[in-house]
Amino acid sequence: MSETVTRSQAATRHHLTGAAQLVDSLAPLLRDWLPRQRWFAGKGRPVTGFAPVAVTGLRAAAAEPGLLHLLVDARQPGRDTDCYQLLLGVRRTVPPHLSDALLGRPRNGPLAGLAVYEALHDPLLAGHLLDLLRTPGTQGALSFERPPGPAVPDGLAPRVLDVEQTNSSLVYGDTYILKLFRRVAPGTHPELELSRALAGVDCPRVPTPVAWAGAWPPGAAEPYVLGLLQPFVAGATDGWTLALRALADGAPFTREAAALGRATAEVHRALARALPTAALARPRTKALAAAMAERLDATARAVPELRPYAPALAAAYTALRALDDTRRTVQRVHGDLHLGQCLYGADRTWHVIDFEGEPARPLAERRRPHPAVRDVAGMLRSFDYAAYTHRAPAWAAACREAYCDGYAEAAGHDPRAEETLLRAYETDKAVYEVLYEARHRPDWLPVPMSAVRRLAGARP
Ligand SMILES: Nc1ncnc2c1ncn2[C@@H]1O[C@H](COP(=O)(O)OP(=O)(O)O)[C@@H](O)[C@H]1O
Ligand SMILES: O=P(O)(O)O[C@H]1O[C@H](CO)[C@@H](O[C@H]2O[C@H](CO)[C@@H](O)[C@H](O)[C@H]2O)[C@H](O)[C@H]1O
Repeated sequence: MSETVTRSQAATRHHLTGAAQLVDSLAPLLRDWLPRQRWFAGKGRPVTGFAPVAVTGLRAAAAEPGLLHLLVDARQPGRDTDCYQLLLGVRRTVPPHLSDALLGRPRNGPLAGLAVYEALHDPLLAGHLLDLLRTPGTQGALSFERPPGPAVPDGLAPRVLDVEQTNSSLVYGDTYILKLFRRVAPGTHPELELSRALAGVDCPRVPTPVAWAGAWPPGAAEPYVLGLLQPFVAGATDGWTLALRALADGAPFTREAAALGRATAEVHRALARALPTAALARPRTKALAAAMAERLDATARAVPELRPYAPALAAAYTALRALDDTRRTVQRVHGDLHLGQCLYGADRTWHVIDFEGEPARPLAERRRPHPAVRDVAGMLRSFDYAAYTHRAPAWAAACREAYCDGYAEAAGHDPRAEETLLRAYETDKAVYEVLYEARHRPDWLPVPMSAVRRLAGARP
């Protein structure tokens, strides 16, 4: 037994030494390329070092192209280390259609002189990834899993989804979509957890995963979820695009908003069937209010524009702290519901996607139960966002009412009746958005700031 342990420890050490050399040789390329990616979470600070978490050759370099899977820690001053998932192609020469995907050629190490590029843009390697997902198995620290069900066909043409996203997605033949998480951490991932749980209670609003990938690197206390494959909603347009189109045409959006309210309520009912719920008693409201107040303080420290409004915003959390109503419940929720997460399909119904929660928060925090009204607040904020672009507050107000009407019809209770909760969650969401925009899209900061002024009772 002890010999086995010693041998496996030696093998792990050997593997990590090789992995460290490889990552060291890639570091100059990554230092330049990583911060330019949309999904890079540590914008504005330099990357000072990389360390391997797991390195897996998914296809030998000699196979031309080779496919390398990396989980790599990126160190940045003043920020906890983030682990990123990278898929790198390796070729002697890069064909013209992949030239934009090139990271560069390492000067030394095992890949010295070879071209290293973002593998997702290479149809051959994207096809290889689908093959791995189609057949359950393991490779190094990585595992590929499938629930029982019909086989996923092979040979589906891949394309990288060209949208602003937190992660990266590949569409296969307009039949499936593979979402690869970029910033990863060990632990249960809410998106896989919730979409699988919903599959068990028959909720056609949410696509059911047909395969997923994970990793259990040596030394990790828990496995990492790396990505999931799910059916592609055919002919879909997202709610954000539809809302902006309606605004540009001077058209109302209340019918769509009401249908979205009904869809949200259906998803909430299904989540409450699938996973435990609990009473919203005093200790919980106090804890929720305390967490919101803490987020407000942290955001006010990071974003000076928010500071003058912080005391008035905090009043919403004081009211929440005093709430004690055991008739109300907490349950698992979407956690980052907005118009962009709702797809209106060719089947003329709304589908809800992206159950990963607010990507900046730790996994455990994203999995906490909340009153369902939290998602309602997220969507109400989204109507405000859309209307801001067209200076159309009346349009937003009409959508917000229609959405709540639709929700009330399908849920059997009106979210507007939960005034204290709704106000606290809308405030918390606006505060989250202030930080999100300040970090990712500073030009958009005025959008949540206008809500902050309204919620703080100041003149707009
Ligand atoms: N099941 C699906 N069917 C069709 N399109 C999808 C599906 N899932 C995601 N998409 C598209 O991919 C985009 C990004 O997906 P999302 O899960 O929101 O990723 P991220 O969390 O990285 O923002 C969506 O805005 C949508 O356009
Ligand atoms: O990338 P995700 O979709 O997981 O969510 C993050 O990015 C969103 C922006 O892309 C951000 O949403 C905010 O902007 C939207 C308009 O672009 C608006 O509809 C939302 O209401 C607003 O919150 C989201 O907060 C963030 O987590």
